[in-house]
Amino acid sequence: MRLWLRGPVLQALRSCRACGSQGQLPPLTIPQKIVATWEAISLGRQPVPKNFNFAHDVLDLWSQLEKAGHRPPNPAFWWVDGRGAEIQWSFQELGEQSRKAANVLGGVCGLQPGDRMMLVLPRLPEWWLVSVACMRTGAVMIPGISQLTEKDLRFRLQASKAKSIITTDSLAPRVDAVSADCPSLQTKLLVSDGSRPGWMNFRQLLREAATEHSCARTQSQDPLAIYFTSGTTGAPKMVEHTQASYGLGFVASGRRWVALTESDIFWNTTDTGWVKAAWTLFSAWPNGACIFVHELPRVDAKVILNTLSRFPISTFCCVPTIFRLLVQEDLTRYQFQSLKHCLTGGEALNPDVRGKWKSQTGLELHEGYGQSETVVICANPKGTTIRSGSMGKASPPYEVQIVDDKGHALPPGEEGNIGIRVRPARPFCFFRCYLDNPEKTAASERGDFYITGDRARMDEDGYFWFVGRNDDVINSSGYRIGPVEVESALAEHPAILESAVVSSPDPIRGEVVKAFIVLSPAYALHDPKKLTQELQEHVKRVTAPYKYPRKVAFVSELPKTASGKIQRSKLRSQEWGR
Ligand SMILES: Nc1ncnc2c1ncn2[C@@H]1O[C@H](COP(=O)(O)OP(=O)(O)OP(=O)(O)O)[C@@H](O)[C@H]1O
Repeated sequence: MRLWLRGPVLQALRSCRACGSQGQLPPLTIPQKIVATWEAISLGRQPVPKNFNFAHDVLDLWSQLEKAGHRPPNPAFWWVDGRGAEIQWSFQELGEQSRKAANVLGGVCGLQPGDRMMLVLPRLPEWWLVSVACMRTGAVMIPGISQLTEKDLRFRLQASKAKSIITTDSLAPRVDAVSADCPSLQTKLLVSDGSRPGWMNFRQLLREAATEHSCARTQSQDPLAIYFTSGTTGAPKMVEHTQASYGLGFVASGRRWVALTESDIFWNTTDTGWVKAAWTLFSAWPNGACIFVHELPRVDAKVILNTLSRFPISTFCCVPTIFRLLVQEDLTRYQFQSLKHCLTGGEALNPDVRGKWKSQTGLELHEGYGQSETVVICANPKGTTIRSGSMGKASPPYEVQIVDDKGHALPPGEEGNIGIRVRPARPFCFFRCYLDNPEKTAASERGDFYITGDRARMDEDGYFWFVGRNDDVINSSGYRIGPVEVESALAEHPAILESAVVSSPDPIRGEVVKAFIVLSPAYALHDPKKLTQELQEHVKRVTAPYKYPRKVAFVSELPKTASGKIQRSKLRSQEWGR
């Protein structure tokens, strides 16, 4: 076998020659040795190499390992549309296809290293191809969600100065409507079986593209991706990640929290425009695991459960909102033969949902916490003790503390800001900055800590307990109330399908707790007045009485982001008439 190895991986293999001969433990396989090296870098135990390119240093290496028979025969990528169409790529096929895609980006699109490309696609295989193609050309990818409006697109294209965009028929008219206002935008690629004036057909170009491509020799600090925050508190900010921050930053959590190896098949239902799609890519592929994707145009509990039964998915992740839907189903009717590890994150997991999932499937739900600016901040890795309601412990190499508004660490048990130590050394697996916004970048730090904008408590044993986003915490008659505690208390009542708790104006108390509630079908016809009282009494019983919702509204649905997170800010604005 001829492996093209360089830098730390080569060194690791040399130094590991002795590992096998030391006795007690079975010798590591070649892939295990390589992944162990990336993991050590990811944990901050080894320096980040000067040059790093995920496509070249990770994917092409797996291609060679696969070719040499060092990987089970499961695919690297497996896509289904739920109507019978399927695509499977090995690492070698992914390599070939993505090199062709890179020739399209570098050829007709003229993208050079550092140029930016907006990538707004539903869950189509092209999203993964073009992501890798961006890495190969050194272009910076800017993923976005398909629900972007003309205004959103104009803002994002102007702010990022993207030179190219790739999207589908449904978004193309909106791009056309704003193109004239976006002078940096030079080329438009359409993923479609049809054509559209002013657009190049990506599928056709891909078919005709050459398979030879020389990968850009990027440095670890070069930009890899830009994510726009959702902009709940002002205009969206551009979060820039580097080749290494994402490319190497998820190896350890991918191994420990997501618990992936080269024989696993990992399905995360996330939207491609959300950071969690990148988290999945950068957790799975370094660990040699397969990324499974269902096109899933709509969230449908039965489709998800059938997919989990039909395909040999070993590892499953979705947001708590979706788990809330899944546990409403009779899970005993399904047999998840290959499923062995389940994860969630993105918003708080109510203990009740975790309990229901576990009792019906026998599988634990491992919650993690992080944001666009970071990799995994806190997690419940596989094999560790879970404390229900806690999002786990700090995920290395981050040092996570609860800090006050000046950045001073607070003792266990006290509520404060979730902070990540960035001084004296800023972890490499961290966003580089808010692009073109040095004030915001500076304002995100207090003392030696980066302030996440979220509030929590840490217990004596280092477990973190989420209270709420800074803006979501309710201040009623001097009591600070985290929405999650109230929502979790409500979730224990059988009437509740889901709820969102926000502050609402009150002439005496200033603000009070208001719960917006979606009822389970069995309670839809109950008398609302009686049910309100029953739910209020229930909350008083299961949590501190001052937290009970003084106002209750029954609604048919809650406002959510494309990724399925509850938008409490929308309900709060509605309450306060802002
Ligand atoms: N396990 C969790 N428990 C509670 N909240 C979580 C969890 N995981 C993530 N979050 C919330 O999601 C936020 C990160 O969200 P992300 O950066 O993905 O995009 P966003 O929701 O659009 O954020 P923004 O509004 O800042 O743009 C965290 O700051 C936190 O508020």
